[in-house]
Amino acid sequence: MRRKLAAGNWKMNGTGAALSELSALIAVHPHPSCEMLICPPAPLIHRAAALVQGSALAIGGQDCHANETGAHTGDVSAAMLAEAGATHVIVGHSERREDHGESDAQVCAKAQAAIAADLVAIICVGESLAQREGGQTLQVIGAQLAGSVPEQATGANTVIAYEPIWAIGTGKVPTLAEIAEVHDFIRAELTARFGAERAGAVRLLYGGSVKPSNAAEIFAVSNVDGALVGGASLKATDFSPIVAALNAA
Ligand SMILES: O=C[C@H](O)COP(=O)(O)O
Repeated sequence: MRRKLAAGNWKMNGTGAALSELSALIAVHPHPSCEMLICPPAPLIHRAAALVQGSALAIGGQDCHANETGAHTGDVSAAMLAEAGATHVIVGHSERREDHGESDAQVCAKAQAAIAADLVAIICVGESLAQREGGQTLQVIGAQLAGSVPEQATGANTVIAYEPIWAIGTGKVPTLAEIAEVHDFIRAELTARFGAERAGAVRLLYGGSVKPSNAAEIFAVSNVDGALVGGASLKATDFSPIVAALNAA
């Protein structure tokens, strides 16, 4: 049985004052039936992890370098995130793939580094609007999965997040049938590669304009094990009903 995961990605938002949102979240959901995760900007991870210690809320990073150490100005290693208190890290988010030209191979190397540092790698995949309109969605997702998911992936160390790029921060959401089609496809691809038991343990998150108003219907979709939420994770008052919907799913 896969444990559901409500994950929030603050992206480049939030200063120390925003940490009060974590306290509010813990207060509303002291013992959720799903896992709760917030990925704040890197400078806040240590403080955030100290604040949530002993609670049901976990803290993650938004990216890591593939190497353990070295001359990589501005980058952060997976081990550094873990030492700061992170338990998860997002890799291959479309904003990283686009802003930093990250390839599937680089995303795969980052996921391997995360797993080696005992972090759960949340590997993002997703098609652009042009790719969807061109009927290439499953082909694109299949190639991203093949290139970005490392051989050692298991349900314990890897989560896959499906985020259609055109749905991120736009208020546009695929139909439930479209979400189901991609999530079922991802499950099938993982099953073909890793076998049913191993693939069946990997959680699949949907991301892209998840809000309190649409969370429940998305969580009822086949093979949706939770969400990776951007904008609506910044405020506890928005993220909390999403957690509640997942708890109830
Ligand atoms: O990582 C989160 C996603 O990019 C979704 O962002 P959004 O919920 O603001 O659309």
